Amino acid sequence: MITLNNLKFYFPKGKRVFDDVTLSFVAGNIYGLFGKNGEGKSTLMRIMSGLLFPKSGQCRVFDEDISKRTVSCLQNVFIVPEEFELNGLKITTYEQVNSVFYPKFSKDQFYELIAEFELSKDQKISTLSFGQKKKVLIAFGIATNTKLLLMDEPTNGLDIPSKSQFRKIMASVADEQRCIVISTHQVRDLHSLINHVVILNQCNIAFDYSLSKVSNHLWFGKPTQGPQESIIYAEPSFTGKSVLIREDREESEVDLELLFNAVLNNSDAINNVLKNTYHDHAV
Ligand SMILES: Nc1ncnc2c1ncn2[C@@H]1O[C@H](COP(=O)(O)OP(=O)(O)OP(=O)(O)O)[C@@H](O)[C@H]1O
Repeated sequence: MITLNNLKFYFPKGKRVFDDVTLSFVAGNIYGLFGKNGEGKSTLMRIMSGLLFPKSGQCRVFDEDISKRTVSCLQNVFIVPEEFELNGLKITTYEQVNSVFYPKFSKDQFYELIAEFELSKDQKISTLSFGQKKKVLIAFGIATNTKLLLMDEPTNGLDIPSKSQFRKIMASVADEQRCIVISTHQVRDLHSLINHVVILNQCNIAFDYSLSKVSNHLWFGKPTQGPQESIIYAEPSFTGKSVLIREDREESEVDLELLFNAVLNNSDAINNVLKNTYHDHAV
């Protein structure tokens, strides 16, 4: 488990990024981390991977304070950053040089993923496109088999077929021992992959619920019947797409984009519905 306790963070001379954030991430889940530009998604991931230190509060990763940067803690964390520089090494050399830091690294898994991404292990990384370099990092990150895998905008730069390939691969590597946190603006890229949503807004956590809880208690679509008061948020467009309290309606697919807009528009309304639910429908 990863716990952030009363975390405060700001950059020198910068505005506050986190104001007393308390949050936990549990192994066995794939989290979608959402927020508008500049809300702190990358900063949070960098704190969780020990690259930035909180001004106060703590981030504990599997019971160790990550800011102490102990070997035992760091070898269990890998971050695929949004921006990166990879050297001019061949893919094989990159793997040999970097895999030694991760005791559970699987060479076979790495090269299977490299082949699946249609890359050749003898290619020099400097000759690859941005999207191909990203694939090398994604493959490496998965193959580290760290207990915590953080991915900051991993689908940025991937072409359309590679995005669905990414979803398929991530779904196949998720397991009970591993906690995966993925940030993106392209919420559709995480469709049917994540099972928990965290939304950052105004230096704090605006939303933190499992998708099963969301679909048990909220309904997404165009309402045709039922009392208007069950509408929590309606898209201000001709589509009529809305978020409603589910009540007796059939379960609907969670529309992540609509959920995100609804939370930014009125997080209290949504949180009040979810917070006050004790009994979940059978799933
Ligand atoms: N090195 C830095 N020095 C000062 N301020 C910074 C630095 N890096 C980020 N910031 C500021 O911290 C805040 C959070 O930035 P961060 O990159 O974490 O946001 P983000 O949610 O990942 O944004 P985006 O969606 O645009 O990638 C922003 O206001 C940003 O301007």
